[in-house]
Amino acid sequence: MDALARFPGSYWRDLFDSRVGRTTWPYGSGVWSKKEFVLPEIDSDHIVSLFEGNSNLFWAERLGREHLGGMNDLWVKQCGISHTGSFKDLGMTALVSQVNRLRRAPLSRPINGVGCASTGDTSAALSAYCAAAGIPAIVFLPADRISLQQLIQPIANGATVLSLDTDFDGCMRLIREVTAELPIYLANSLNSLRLEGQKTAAIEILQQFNWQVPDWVIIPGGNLGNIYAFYKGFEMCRVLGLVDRVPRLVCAQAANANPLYRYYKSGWTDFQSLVAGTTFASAIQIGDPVSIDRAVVALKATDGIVEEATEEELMDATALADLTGMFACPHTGVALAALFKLRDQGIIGTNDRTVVVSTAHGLKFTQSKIDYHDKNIKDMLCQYANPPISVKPDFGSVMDVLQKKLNGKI
Ligand SMILES: Cc1ncc(COP(=O)(O)O)c(C=O)c1O
Ligand SMILES: N[C@@H](CCOP(=O)(O)O)C(=O)O
Repeated sequence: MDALARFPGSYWRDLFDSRVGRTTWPYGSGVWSKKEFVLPEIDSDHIVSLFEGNSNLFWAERLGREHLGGMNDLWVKQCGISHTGSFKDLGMTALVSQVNRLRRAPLSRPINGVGCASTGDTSAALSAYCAAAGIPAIVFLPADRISLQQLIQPIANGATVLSLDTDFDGCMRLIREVTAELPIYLANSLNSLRLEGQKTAAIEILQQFNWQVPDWVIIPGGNLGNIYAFYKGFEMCRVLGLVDRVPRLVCAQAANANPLYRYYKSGWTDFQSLVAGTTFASAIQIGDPVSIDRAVVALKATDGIVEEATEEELMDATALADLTGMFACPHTGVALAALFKLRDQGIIGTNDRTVVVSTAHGLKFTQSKIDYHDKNIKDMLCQYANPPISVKPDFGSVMDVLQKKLNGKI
């Protein structure tokens, strides 16, 4: 930080702005366009990048206006529209690049592979970046708890996939033990290299707002590395003079997997890990988050809030977002449901500039949408379901249905 502080904030803003939209290696990446803030010493030839980042900041105009009491400054940071379909690409380019550097001469460290436990997105990103660099990847997955789309990603990218009959927290414990014994480098967000990459999403938001600071940023939380990464990105820009304040952060959890929410509600006095229950937001089905302490730092420093969302709340929020043109994943639904609650309570105001962080692509979680629109979820009304209409293939039947539809009768 001392070295970076030798230059004024305006120098960094201009430098980062000058790199957007270029293809010059490695600055065409949203992460490496901020190389000096991420891993300043790495040689560009050692970087493993798929030109991640630079994701869309979507103006959720209709969702805000029609469903959130006339909110007019609501934005969704589409971190899931990325190479492997989640924000994990941002951190994985930093981590795998560093491993690549360590394995090569002159350092030539004996690292035989890189490993992680995963609920499906970290494993997909690790496998893709390792495949690009020719580094063996080993992933520990909780059997039958991740989507088919997530499962096929490391398989297709040639990783060693271990499907374990336990939950994510069980996989996490095992990978920590294994990486302590074998020359396998740990790629979970315990490793701060991941957070160095992930923090660039926060810097990117500031840049996309022309270096103006939003009032609120809402982030779905599971293992809790990302909430800290966002804090770090915002705080670094404040300290180095790129902006003059940081936004208030909200961490949103599924009510079925809510150890941080309970801790927050106890006034930060009583943290208890738990066995996470099943949730449609399966990537945050985590009961013993490894970055719990970092999350508390981030929330305290930003006057932050923790909210939770039930299964019905998160699925309804996802469906409403989709009905206004998005294709949100259930984790984004958790963050949106938190926004609905904070609007109802009057905590987030109509004119507050608010960013919801969308963490994965909806196409990775289609089964939950199919179940919702089929109204095939026990004890859930699925009030925004839009099931297909079966029609006989003749002109009369089709006209009949369309007339009823146009007259609002179905
Ligand atoms: C899609 C998605 N959203 C949110 C999260 C939560 O991120 P974190 O574990 O950093 O809290 C994860 C992973 O945990 C994820 O895969
Ligand atoms: N959702 C994550 C869980 C692990 O998180 P990490 O950021 O600590 O690697 C996943 O996709 O595996």
